[in-house]
Amino acid sequence: MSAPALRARQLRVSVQGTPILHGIDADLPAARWTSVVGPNGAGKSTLLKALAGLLRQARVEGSVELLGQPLQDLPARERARRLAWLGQNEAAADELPAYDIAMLGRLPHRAWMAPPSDADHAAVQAALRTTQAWQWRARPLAQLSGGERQRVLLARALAVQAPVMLMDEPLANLDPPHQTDWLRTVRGLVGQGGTVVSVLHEISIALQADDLLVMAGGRVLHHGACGDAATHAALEQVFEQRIQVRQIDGIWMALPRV
Ligand SMILES: Nc1ncnc2c1ncn2[C@@H]1O[C@H](COP(=O)(O)OP(=O)(O)OP(=O)(O)O)[C@@H](O)[C@H]1O
Repeated sequence: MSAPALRARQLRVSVQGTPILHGIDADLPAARWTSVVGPNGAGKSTLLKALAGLLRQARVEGSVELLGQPLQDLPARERARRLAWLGQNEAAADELPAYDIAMLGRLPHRAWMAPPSDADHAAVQAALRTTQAWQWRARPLAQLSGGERQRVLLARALAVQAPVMLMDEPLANLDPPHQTDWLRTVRGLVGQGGTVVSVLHEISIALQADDLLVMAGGRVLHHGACGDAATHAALEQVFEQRIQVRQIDGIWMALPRV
């Protein structure tokens, strides 16, 4: 297995005295897609934010390494080049046109006050086309539907062209064809050597990843390949045997146990 893109050691997070993550050790391998799954409140979003260094109001102990370097040693700009972020229900400047929103993803690459370069415009166009948001590039974010907005925010993250991409519930509001497109995009990124970590509630999509990190109660319950029987057992356990993992047409799926 390749060296980890992200390494967490004894990661503990508490907010206002309440412990949320209880000493997480995890190596998230490079050039692979890892899905983080678990019940509501398991600590998935908190883990993702801690890995991205985005927890400002929380007490964070332990260490995170990004591409072999301690996260806290990396200057903010360098961190932003290495790690792209798509948050859950993310606030954005709603009055800006979609194109300008996607261009925000290029900020880590641009000199202070410099206009966007040809490379910046090319990256933004490619990202908006990938998420099929190019046609609304002139429309303010506020005028877009939930799914259209999500595709613009995904384009902003893609435009960073970072080697590591963290996404919290990236499929929110996306219809099934665009969920499939997202899956293809992720596979493409990983095929080119990128690393993707996604928090997903759509377990059948999460099972298409390379690896699954199963969380419960602020701890990692299981971390293994998506095709492993032990991973499927951990999934069924963490969701109280209310789902069952089955293979249909060669694809692992989570079905409700009714
Ligand atoms: N700022 C905060 N203050 C207090 N408690 C918090 C805060 N943020 C998160 N928590 C608590 O930490 C726990 C983990 O939250 P987190 O958002 O990481 O869970 P999650 O697994 O992503 O959940 P979901 O699937 O519902 O999105 C939850 O019980 C939540 O209520």
